Amino acid sequence: MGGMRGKKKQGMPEPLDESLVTRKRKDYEAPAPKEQKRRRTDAKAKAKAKAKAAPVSKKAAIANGAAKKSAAKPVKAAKPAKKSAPPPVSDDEDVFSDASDGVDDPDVMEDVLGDVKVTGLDALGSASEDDSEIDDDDDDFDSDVEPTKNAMWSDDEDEDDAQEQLTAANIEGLSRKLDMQRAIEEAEAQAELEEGNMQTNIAPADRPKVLEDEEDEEGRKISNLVTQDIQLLRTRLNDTIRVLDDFKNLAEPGRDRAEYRAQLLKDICSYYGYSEFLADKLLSLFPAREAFAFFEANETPRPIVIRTNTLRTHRRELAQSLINRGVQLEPVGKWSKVGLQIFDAQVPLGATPEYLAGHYILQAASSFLPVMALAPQENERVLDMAAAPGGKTTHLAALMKNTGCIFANDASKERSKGLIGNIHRLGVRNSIVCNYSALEFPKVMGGFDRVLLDAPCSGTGVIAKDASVKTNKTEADFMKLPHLQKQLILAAIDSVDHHSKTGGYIVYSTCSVTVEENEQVVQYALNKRPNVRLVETGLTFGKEGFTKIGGKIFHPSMKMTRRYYPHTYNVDGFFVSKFKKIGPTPPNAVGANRSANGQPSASTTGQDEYVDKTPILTEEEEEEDDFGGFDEEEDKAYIERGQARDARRKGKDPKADPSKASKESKPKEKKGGGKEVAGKEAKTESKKSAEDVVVADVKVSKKDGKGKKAGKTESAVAVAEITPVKNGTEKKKAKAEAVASPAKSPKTNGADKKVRRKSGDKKMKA
Ligand SMILES: C[S@@+](CC[C@H](N)C(=O)[O-])C[C@H]1O[C@@H](n2cnc3c(N)ncnc32)[C@H](O)[C@@H]1O
Repeated sequence: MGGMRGKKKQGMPEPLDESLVTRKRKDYEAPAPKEQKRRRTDAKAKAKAKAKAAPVSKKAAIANGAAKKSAAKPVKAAKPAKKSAPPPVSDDEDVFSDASDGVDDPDVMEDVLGDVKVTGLDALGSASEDDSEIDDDDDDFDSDVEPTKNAMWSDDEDEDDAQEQLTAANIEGLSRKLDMQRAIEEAEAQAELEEGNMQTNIAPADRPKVLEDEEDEEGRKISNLVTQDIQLLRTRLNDTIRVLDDFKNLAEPGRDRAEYRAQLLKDICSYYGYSEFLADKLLSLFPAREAFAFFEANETPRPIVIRTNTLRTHRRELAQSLINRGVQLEPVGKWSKVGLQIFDAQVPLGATPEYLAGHYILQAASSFLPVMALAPQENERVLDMAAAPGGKTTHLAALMKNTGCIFANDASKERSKGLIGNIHRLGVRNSIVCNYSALEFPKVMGGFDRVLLDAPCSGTGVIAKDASVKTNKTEADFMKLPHLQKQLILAAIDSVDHHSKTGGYIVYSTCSVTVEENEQVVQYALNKRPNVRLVETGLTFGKEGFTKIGGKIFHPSMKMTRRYYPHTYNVDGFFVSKFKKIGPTPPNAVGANRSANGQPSASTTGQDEYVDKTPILTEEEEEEDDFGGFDEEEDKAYIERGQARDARRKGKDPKADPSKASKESKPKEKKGGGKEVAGKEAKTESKKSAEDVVVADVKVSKKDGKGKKAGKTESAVAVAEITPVKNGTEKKKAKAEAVASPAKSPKTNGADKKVRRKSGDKKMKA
């Protein structure tokens, strides 16, 4: 792959700085037309000459993003002493031979190579770390600090060991990198100093003239000159931003802000190639200068990052193996214990023995974040609603140490193949892949401890990967997508068990930065589901979600959501929010795709409702489970019969326990007064047995089933929970009858839900 890209460290909360917006576009430089411009260009040129004198290419400088702040900081050069040791030849293959499931997915390979076309739907994501991975100490997280070797490996690794493990090859690479960075930083700092000096003394005559006097067809007095001279365009962009920054002093008399903004919008569209619609939407998110930085950052690729698969290896070992193959890398930042940022590689990262053996996955750094926020615990039941190609599913599995059970769902059969491939390659054993529209949850299954909804989105956070987003997203997309996202988020909430002892959380994330797909969706969920509230994501960096923007006001707790931008953290644009479910979903709440009375809900008729009309539950209703509820009474009888049979199998007399014996022989009174179970008792013992075991299993796994042993029988258990139900038509019928007669059956809601849950297993794939 070669080519050092994205050398700037990821995830660091770096303040917006001038260098980001004055940075020159890489492939051109022409004299600016004005006196002042010439002076500025001169200053830059000088700096550039300096930088050239150092062993640095301009391209590298741009890729690096050159944090000027760190220029003043001492850069710790690599130890020259270790330089000469030849890199060990790759004889590691043996190490991996036992682990290789060898499933290699072409989609994933594409992603790996970093130049992949990633659609808005595909933020190859994943990877998270457990709670402990989240570094509580904000101060520690400083991307401006040049990483020293001491800081290279985080807490889970022995730092001394790690230093020793660093091969000379990597040290050389890092050393070169540090030299280059220092040169770039010095040059840019100097340029900036000169430019700053120049700008402090602006005479009225220096007010940039960026607007025309004639009106365009829309009555705006902006320049319609579609210049072919890209440098001219850039100069005007810079000037317009300067004016907007200091409007009082720099605006031409009689001009208003809106005119300058319109000019800026037009120039952004011409310069970066966006549709006016999208550019306007994105421009509205930031002050002008920051918007410029955002658009600029979308022109350079983000660093290549891999996530160590801790189910197969440790990060230090993986790093060593890759270093031995000539890969230059570094930990992605203190915020992650599993990420490695790749600076240079002589081998295709999607085809190394380590890759094939599932020791890592190529994954954008920001894709770690939703999983870290969800923080799944061992032995939990987790739903990944939109899982393909599985970056986040496999990360979830790693955090759960292959225990518990993950239902990895995706609506796309085609993309699910990649998901299955990754699950195999990375050695995930606690996951079941399903192929539903997530809107069908929780009908398919509910009662999860945690749900991740990494929603399909417009991909405005990953424009650097997929430039087609600049022009192919229309107004209709920004109506359809949020509509789908709103339905999905309700389904996610309704699929969670608010009684979960360890969880009860939902994470909603997108790789988009628009308000429509993020805060508005979250607000919709808050409005429609009074039984959830936003909680802290636990992520140590990220900008707060908007509580107010463009005339829209959101709940103050929206501050707890997190936004990530390419220009602030050098990661893909992302949004992460975390909810805690605190009570059952009201029985008559508008569902994800239906209203309480079964009619299409307002949301499916295209009419968004922001007002929550759902009543608060009474205490009695609170006792009802929201979904996936269990009929305690009925299940108790099944369990007891199962236990009695079990006792008989072991040669014990169940009647020795009179309570069990009597209950077993007694037909169960159905809540609605019927005797469905009694009728069923006429069926064969074997059939009953299968059903009973299933019900008992479900019961146990929901209430007590968190203690299953790591990585042993989780998948099998999960399948057993759902598969035999296919045969339980009688039972379903009985329950359906109970549902159909609500008057007779005060707890029909739970029964209904249970039936719905059980009926939805047909698409499950182990
Ligand atoms: C952003 S991608 C998910 C990336 C994935 N979480 C990962 O980390 O690898 C969104 C996914 O949503 C899926 N999708 C779209 N509509 C869906 C729906 N109604 N139900 C379930 N999945 C859906 C798409 O097929 C796509 O794979």
